[in-house]
Amino acid sequence: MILYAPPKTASRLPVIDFADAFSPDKAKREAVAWEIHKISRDVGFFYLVNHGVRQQLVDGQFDWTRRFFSLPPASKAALDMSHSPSGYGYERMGAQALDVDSPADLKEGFQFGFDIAADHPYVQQGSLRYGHNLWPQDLPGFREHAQRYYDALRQLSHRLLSVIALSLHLEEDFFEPALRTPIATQRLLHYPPQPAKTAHNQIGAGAHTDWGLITILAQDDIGGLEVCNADGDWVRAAPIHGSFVVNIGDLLQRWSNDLYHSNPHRVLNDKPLPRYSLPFFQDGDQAQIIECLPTCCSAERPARYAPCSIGDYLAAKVRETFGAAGVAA
Ligand SMILES: O=C(O)CCC(=O)C(=O)O
Ligand SMILES: [Fe+2]
Repeated sequence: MILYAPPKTASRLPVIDFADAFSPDKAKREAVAWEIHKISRDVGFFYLVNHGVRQQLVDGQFDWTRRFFSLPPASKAALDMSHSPSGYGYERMGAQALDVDSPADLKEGFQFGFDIAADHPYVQQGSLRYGHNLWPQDLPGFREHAQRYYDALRQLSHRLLSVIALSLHLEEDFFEPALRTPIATQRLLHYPPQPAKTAHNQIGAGAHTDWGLITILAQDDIGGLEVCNADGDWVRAAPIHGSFVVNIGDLLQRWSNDLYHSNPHRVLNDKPLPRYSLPFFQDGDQAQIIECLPTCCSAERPARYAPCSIGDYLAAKVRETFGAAGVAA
């Protein structure tokens, strides 16, 4: 359990202008990579602007998200994630405790992933987070929009990881093989206002690190996301219209031999209004082995972790935070 202590107000997260990441000029792409390198070794979180995703698409996804959470409880319950062998679908209020020793999170969610053929071996094996998306039947148009949003975010995650490869002195396409058949999950989250009285240390999302490679988060204008910086101080990630908040996840920290940081964050909605957010998690192919990157280990800095597969790492995290509720037996 990480006890809640209020954030400092003075500091704020850095902003990365991503326009030059799309430049044909490699020197310009390298300049963006260097900024990302510095931040990733420190707080591991940044706002991303000029990222190429149309604002209309993001706004539309928030509209569909509000409509989804306004569905009658029975419609949402019919999509409960326990019905999907992949753990996709509806996450009821209190289903997850992201900070494992704390009370359940005060949020409800909906998650879906990569649209993969039903006869793909990963789906046939019942692998976590492959196939078995559940879609609401009583919201025509929801699925089509969600998939357009997902495609845009997936593309952006590829571009980000190509710049991150550059930032680690790797070929720009280094991560591509790990992204072809990915565990890439879009969550839609709803946080009601924090009640006046809750269980000890119960908030919207308990302090946690993200598990995958990178997370790309759209948040509405309510605020509530708080990030722990390298000094151990909590900093508010106040909403910046038109930006995404991007952060490094555990698997990239591990792959980079702790050079890059996957830092804790949490959510507390202290406004009297509901908060919605849309985190996209790019976690990579379940079969990919995470083993110290060639540019991140040396005689002075030997590999700190035993090799492990992405699939095994994520399955352990799902078990820890959802208990048996996250995946069909
Ligand atoms: O809702 C947010 O702002 C953050 C959510 C989050 O950290 C997560 O789902 O991992
Ligand atoms: Fe998170």
